[in-house]
Amino acid sequence: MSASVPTGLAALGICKSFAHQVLHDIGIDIAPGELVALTGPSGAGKTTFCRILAGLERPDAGSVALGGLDLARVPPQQRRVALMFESYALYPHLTVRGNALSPLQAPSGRLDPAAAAARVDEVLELLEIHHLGDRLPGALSGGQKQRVALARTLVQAPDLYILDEPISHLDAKLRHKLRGEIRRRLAGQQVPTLWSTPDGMEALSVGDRVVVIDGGRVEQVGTPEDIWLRPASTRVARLLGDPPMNLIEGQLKRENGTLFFTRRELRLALPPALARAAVQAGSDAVSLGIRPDDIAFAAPDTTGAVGAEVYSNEPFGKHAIVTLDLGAMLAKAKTSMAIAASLGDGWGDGIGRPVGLMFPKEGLALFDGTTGRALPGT
Ligand SMILES: Nc1ncnc2c1ncn2[C@@H]1O[C@H](COP(=O)(O)OP(=O)(O)OP(=O)(O)O)[C@@H](O)[C@H]1O
Repeated sequence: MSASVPTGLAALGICKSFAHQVLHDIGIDIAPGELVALTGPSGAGKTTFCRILAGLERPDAGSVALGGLDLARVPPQQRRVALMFESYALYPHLTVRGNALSPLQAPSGRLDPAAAAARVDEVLELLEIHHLGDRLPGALSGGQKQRVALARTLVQAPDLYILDEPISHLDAKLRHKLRGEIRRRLAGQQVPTLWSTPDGMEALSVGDRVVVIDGGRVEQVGTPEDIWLRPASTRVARLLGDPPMNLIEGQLKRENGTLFFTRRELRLALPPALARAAVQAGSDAVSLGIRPDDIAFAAPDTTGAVGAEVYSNEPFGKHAIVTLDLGAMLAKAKTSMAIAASLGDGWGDGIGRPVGLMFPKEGLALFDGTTGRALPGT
């Protein structure tokens, strides 16, 4: 276990196979009071990792220690881990209140009835399901059931919280509110928390640190800012942002001392720092990453503008997400890219209209065309 967090969670070298290997050497430390968000696409291995921490699956290799204690021989019910199941696993014969009270009536977490009732009231209020206290799970919506499962987890005072997709079935407004409320509640306790979510932006918004996994391997560990500003691979870049970073495959070419990113007629001179890093990395085949909101519109015939056609336009009030067809330019590549920008007055929906795109000089990212890893120094 890591010497830096002797009292938190330390998972080291976790491997697990079912029909095929789903976790490859996963290591995660979480300090007391720290919230680590685990994110990755569906099937990345998040739930399997959560289940291993809780003792519901046995790893093929690796170790899990909590508060300095190796958990290998500690059965799930003695681990002092509060796990919120992705599948909810509510007791169908108990009411909402009964489900939320259940861990406080179990031998491992028993509280006196008045203290237990007060804690359940507080958590049911927080999750806006207090008025449903007498209902059975069968009479609840999916989002309400999810909040009961969350309540049953948050009432506990464990040594580790594991929240597996705790708010994925709630509407956007409630998700936004509860992200803040749950984070605030957990911050008041000196307990490590793992929050698993397939939503990369949710991970950035709740995590003190974020661990991105894909295909059962750790792609990147860092602060939300690190991960947003410097995604370590195209797999991380694709997971973050709505819409995510545009990725264009192309070649690097040097002409008259300047390094250009090229794809057919598209030629972008790379800023010096990016060019230096690209030369050092020695890759010619690369993917260029451009965040949607770094791209600006211009008249189609503007010098230096890249020609495109508006494919679709989704207005969101202050801004719009515009998908552009760069088919003629990029030929066999993905022929559309989404950029977030306002088309301005007088465009209507703009569909089919030609536009010019000004690509930025700053904020570009370069990834190796074969491995998808960010070029070092970019
Ligand atoms: N008990 C099992 N038997 C066989 N394969 C399994 C088992 N549990 C998980 N898997 C497989 O392991 C892989 C990882 O699954 P896991 O549920 O951990 O992913 P996840 O990242 O949590 O996905 P999601 O976001 O969709 O819940 C998947 O390919 C899944 O089919």
